[in-house]
Amino acid sequence: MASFQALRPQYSSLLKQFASSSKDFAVLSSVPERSPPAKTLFVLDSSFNPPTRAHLRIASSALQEHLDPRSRLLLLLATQNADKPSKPASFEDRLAMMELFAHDLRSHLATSFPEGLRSNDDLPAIDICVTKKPYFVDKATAIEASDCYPGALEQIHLTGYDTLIRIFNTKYYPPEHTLQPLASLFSKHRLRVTMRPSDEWGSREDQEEFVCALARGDREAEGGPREWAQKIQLVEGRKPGDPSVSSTRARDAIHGAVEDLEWLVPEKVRQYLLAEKPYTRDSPSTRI
Ligand SMILES: Nc1ncnc2c1ncn2[C@@H]1O[C@H](COP(=O)(O)OP(=O)(O)OP(=O)(O)O)[C@@H](O)[C@H]1O
Ligand SMILES: NC(=O)c1ccc[n+]([C@@H]2O[C@H](COP(=O)(O)O)[C@@H](O)[C@H]2O)c1
Repeated sequence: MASFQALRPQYSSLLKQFASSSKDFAVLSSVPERSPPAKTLFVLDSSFNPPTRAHLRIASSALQEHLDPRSRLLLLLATQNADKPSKPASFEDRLAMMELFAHDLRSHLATSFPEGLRSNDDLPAIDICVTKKPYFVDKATAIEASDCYPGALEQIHLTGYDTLIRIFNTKYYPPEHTLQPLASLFSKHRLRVTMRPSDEWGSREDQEEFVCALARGDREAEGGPREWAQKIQLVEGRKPGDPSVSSTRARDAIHGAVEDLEWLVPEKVRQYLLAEKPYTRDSPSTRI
């Protein structure tokens, strides 16, 4: 692994190449560099601003459920967000933290090897990826259309409940504003959704009801067939009483309670935040 200082210029140059290309999706690096061809693609799309222990839990629980060296995890940074303007840290810092997160995640998975799986070669490989597409349906198409993976592999998109709601919000699909554009996503791919109970997003029961309503056909008038519910797996998030973890909370801790970073972000990401200070640095970053 490159030193912390070397990671930023390395990703800055890769980002510039991507920005000036006509590609909508690219794999910038892989951990490890070489690995066997993939069978299933798990995709964690995020702003990684910064990567947190919630992202670690979302990814590790999915990979542990199907622990298979032919599973591949794509950490996908969207350079355009559907709602939010870009803000610090710079994209190159986030990509550097994504690579460190990949090492943290593989170390975490190695501690939970089942009997018989003993080597790092048995761990899923992780790709550090970028896309210019803000919507999930277009991200999935861009991954399929790239020549980065063999054939059309099934993609399992790992999201939180707040993101599920937004995927099903017709405001994102002009001009008709129906759910029909999602057909290509659900015809080939799946969502694995981590519940995120909160005052804003409702209780666990409210979140389960959202998928039950889809399964009952309540969204068919908007173009969302009931069969899509079978492509959505809802899983438990944090346990009751556990503190809620988010990138916002980690960014706040950097400017105040730095000791909280221990439980908010994985170890190598924490070391990068403390050493490189990506949220206080005042240096130019690559524009996309
Ligand atoms: N604590 C969490 N529980 C469940 N899902 C989460 C959690 N944190 C992040 N996610 C999910 O991970 C994906 C990427 O998250 P994102 O980058 O938006 O993180 P975030 O912590 O919500 O960011 P921010 O605080 O900057 O808004 C989204 O689908 C989001 O729903
Ligand atoms: N309809 C959609 O596909 C849709 C809607 C809102 C956000 N998103 C994406 O979800 C990801 C997470 O978004 P936030 O960083 O706003 O939580 C981003 O890549 C964003 O562009 C997709």
